[in-house]
Amino acid sequence: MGNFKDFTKQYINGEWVEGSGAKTIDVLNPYDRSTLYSVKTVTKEDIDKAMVTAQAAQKEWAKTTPEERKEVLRKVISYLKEHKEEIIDTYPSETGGTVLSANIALHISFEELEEAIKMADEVNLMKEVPATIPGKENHVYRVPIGVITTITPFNFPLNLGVRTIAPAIALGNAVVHKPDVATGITGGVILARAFEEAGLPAGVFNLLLTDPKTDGTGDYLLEHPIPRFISFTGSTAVGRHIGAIAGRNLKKVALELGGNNPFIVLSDADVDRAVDAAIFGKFAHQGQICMATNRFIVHKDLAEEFTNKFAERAKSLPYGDPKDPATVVGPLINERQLEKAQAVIEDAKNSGVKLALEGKRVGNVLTPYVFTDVKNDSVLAQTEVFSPIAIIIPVDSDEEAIQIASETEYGLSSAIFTQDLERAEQFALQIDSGVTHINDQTVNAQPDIPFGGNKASGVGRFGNPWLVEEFTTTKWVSVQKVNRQFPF
Ligand SMILES: NC(=O)C1=CN([C@@H]2O[C@H](COP(=O)(O)OP(=O)(O)OC[C@H]3O[C@@H](n4cnc5c(N)ncnc54)[C@H](O)[C@@H]3O)[C@@H](O)[C@H]2O)C=CC1
Ligand SMILES: CCCCCC(=O)O
Repeated sequence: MGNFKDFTKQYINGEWVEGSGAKTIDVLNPYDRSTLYSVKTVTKEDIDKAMVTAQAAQKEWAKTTPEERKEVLRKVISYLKEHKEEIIDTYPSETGGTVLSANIALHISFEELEEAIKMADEVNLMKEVPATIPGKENHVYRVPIGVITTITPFNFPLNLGVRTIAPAIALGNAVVHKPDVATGITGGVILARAFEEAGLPAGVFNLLLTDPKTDGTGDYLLEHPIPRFISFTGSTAVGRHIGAIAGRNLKKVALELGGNNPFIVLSDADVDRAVDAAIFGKFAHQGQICMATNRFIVHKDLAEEFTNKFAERAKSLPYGDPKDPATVVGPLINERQLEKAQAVIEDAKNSGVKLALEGKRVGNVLTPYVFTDVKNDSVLAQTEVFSPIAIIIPVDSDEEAIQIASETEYGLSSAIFTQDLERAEQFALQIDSGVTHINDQTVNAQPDIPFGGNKASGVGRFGNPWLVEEFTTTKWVSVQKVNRQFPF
């Protein structure tokens, strides 16, 4: 883990300081539950200091040129490249993600940073708009929004942090960032060190390693009056809570929440090609991805072949120590998530749902489970499992497959396998989700494509240029150049 462990503290106003909270959180290695490091949580005063310094620093940061902001982000890229081996070594120990996941996370982070560099040109611009009042000139400015609070989850902490923080800073804002404290290094310390080494002015980026649910600060971070925007990635339950607080405080939000993503295999699909994609879309990062496939909806004519081939492949996936490059299925992040997954399995088995592959718990790893002949209105099919549990739902027709794909409270990602691309595109537009991939699986990310969910999967879109609209605001300045005559 290199020297990142020396920085498992709060980063406020350009200084690494111990939290002044009464609680200490031990961060555990998800695979062997060894203690990696401990973090002293924050107090309301620590949060306040982060917010006040961010507000002051943002006023100066907003005056920088696009080139100055680009230069910092280029140096962040250089830092991550220089420390790639250290990051790859740290990643499995802290997140339980495999070496493959670590490389995917870094690759996506580089793409997000390159895209954020382009966004730096899109702020502090003035557009003249013809006036309807004689003698008036309209100047419309796009300006930074101010201080943005960013909150991210444990599953892909590095790139999920970068995808919101880098654009926010590129666009002249300041950030107070709270990653999941279980992944404090990959979710925040690495990026804070990169910004520090890149010479980002103190206070523009602040890091809070804490857990508001237990540190005694409650909703202080969310209710704080300084931030104008809360960017949240995490569960739908917490997203609803944050949305309510933001609404009451008239703050903008971006809410990237849960999913129940369907992977549809139509009657004319190439089953082998579908199984290849299905295995990745289900078991990447042991299913702990918001975009992971949650339901396989398969035409009945192909269901037996698909299920048998899928189960056979799932059974042979290497599982175990995420530091072993051969490992595909590593541990779940913690005991709570393991117990949630085991409860889903037990409930499904007790309800008589058929198992095509029975997995097992080996230490803190859950090996793949495959349930089949599942009904879409069952508790199992309506649950975001966020673990290596596959749910196969045979259907009588392609039309039924498309219909039930949207019969979930969520609407994030989806996939359709078929030989008829034109028909698939029409079907894709019928699915109530933010994303549909044809002849690919449900997990894809690209920084210049709108990414986000409908319904219980959230509000807003990541990606350039959608994030520019989210992380900036407008100012109308009119100049009356000729005396205006008024009606009274
Ligand atoms: N749509 C997307 O892009 C993604 C969505 N997710 C979703 O996140 C969930 C899994 O992650 P979890 O950690 O269980 O989610 P979670 O919602 O419990 O936690 C996410 C983050 O919110 C913080 N948090 C929780 N309560 C808070 C409060 N009252 N005030 C301030 N911060 C608070 C947590 O500390 C953590 O940093 C799944 O539902 C998954 O689908 C995960 C990754 C990406
Ligand atoms: C491979 C892409 C990972 C994104 C993490 C997520 O959205 O859950």
